[in-house]
Amino acid sequence: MRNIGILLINLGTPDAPNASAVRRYLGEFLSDRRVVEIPQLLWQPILRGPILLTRPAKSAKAYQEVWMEGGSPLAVYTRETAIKLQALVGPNVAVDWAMRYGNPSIANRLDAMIASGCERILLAPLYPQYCAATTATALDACYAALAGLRAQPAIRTLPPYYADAAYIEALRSSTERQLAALDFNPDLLLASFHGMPDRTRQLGDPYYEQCLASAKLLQDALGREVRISFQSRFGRAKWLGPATDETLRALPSQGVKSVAILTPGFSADCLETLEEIAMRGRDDFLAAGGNKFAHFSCLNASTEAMLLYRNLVGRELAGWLENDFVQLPRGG
Ligand SMILES: C=CC1=C(C)c2cc3[nH]c(cc4nc(cc5[nH]c(cc1n2)c(C)c5CCC(=O)O)C(CCC(=O)O)=C4C)c(C)c3C=C
Ligand SMILES: [Fe+2]
Ligand SMILES: [Fe+2]
Repeated sequence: MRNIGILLINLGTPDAPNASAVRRYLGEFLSDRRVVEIPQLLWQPILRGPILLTRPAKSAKAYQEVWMEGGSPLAVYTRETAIKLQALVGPNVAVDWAMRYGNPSIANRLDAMIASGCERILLAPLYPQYCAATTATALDACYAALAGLRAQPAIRTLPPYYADAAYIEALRSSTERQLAALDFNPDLLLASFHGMPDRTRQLGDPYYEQCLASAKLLQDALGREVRISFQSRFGRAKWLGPATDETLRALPSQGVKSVAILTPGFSADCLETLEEIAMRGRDDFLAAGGNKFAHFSCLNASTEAMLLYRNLVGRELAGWLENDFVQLPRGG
């Protein structure tokens, strides 16, 4: 029996690229108090009113542009990552995947893992940089699912890996591979991370500093400048800056005529990388006078990514894998 499990967790995505599926998904996502930190009494009327009346149709069109044969890119790549990791860790460890919002749900996959005999589970949110709106809420959902159980499994959680040598090496190798495949050497490498309201940083969220640290380490590993920006602004509050869209529009007038943009905070390509960056970002940059634009794929389930995840889970499972019955020496 396989009594150890690894649950890979990603953000979540609609089940289909249509307005009703997007409305269900956004309703769940944007009702999360870890994501929108406005009192619910004020926020729910805005969400249930203007936002869920207008945004789903617009977003559904964007999802249609990037939808793949196997479904939403985020789900396709997360599933592929789980399948490849299963092959790497071998038959004694069960690997599964779940989404914080939508399907497959965390509660459903944790139930299945426990029912199949897992007594020890590594929860692995696939976010290199810690953010309460992503990492913490994913783990909250796991703990909520476990809260109703009499016999709980032992739990470990994957720490943020923003400065882990294996993560930086995966990014370096993936970036160099994709640079070598271009027919131009970009004037600039721009690392675009998902944005957050600026206020969350003042409240103590370490996300911003961890993004800066990852970009600096990647810059050192590549030996060339990596500039940073933040994308996907939502709502009217001040967000982390500089904004990716404004940066792309400003670069040509600053003499940067060719750019390659990478998205190292996203473990898998998704709407925010494939539509917002690779399509709208390209249009913005070229319309502002840029000549050449490249968007680099996320780590997804690449060879670099699988090396990284094997490394991370190998470390986190230490002591569980080797032997179950270690006798600890008595103190004194
Ligand atoms: C208040 C709003 C949002 C916060 C805060 C936020 C943080 C955050 N999000 C990601 C990763 C992803 N976000 C994605 C989509 C997405 N994000 C928001 C809003 C906030 N995100 C919205 C409304 C959407 C939906 C798309 C749209 O309608 O524009 C995705 C992609 C999902 C997909 O289906 O492909 C990812 C991934 C991070 C890492 C983060 C904080 C650091
Ligand atoms: Fe987001
Ligand atoms: Fe977006």
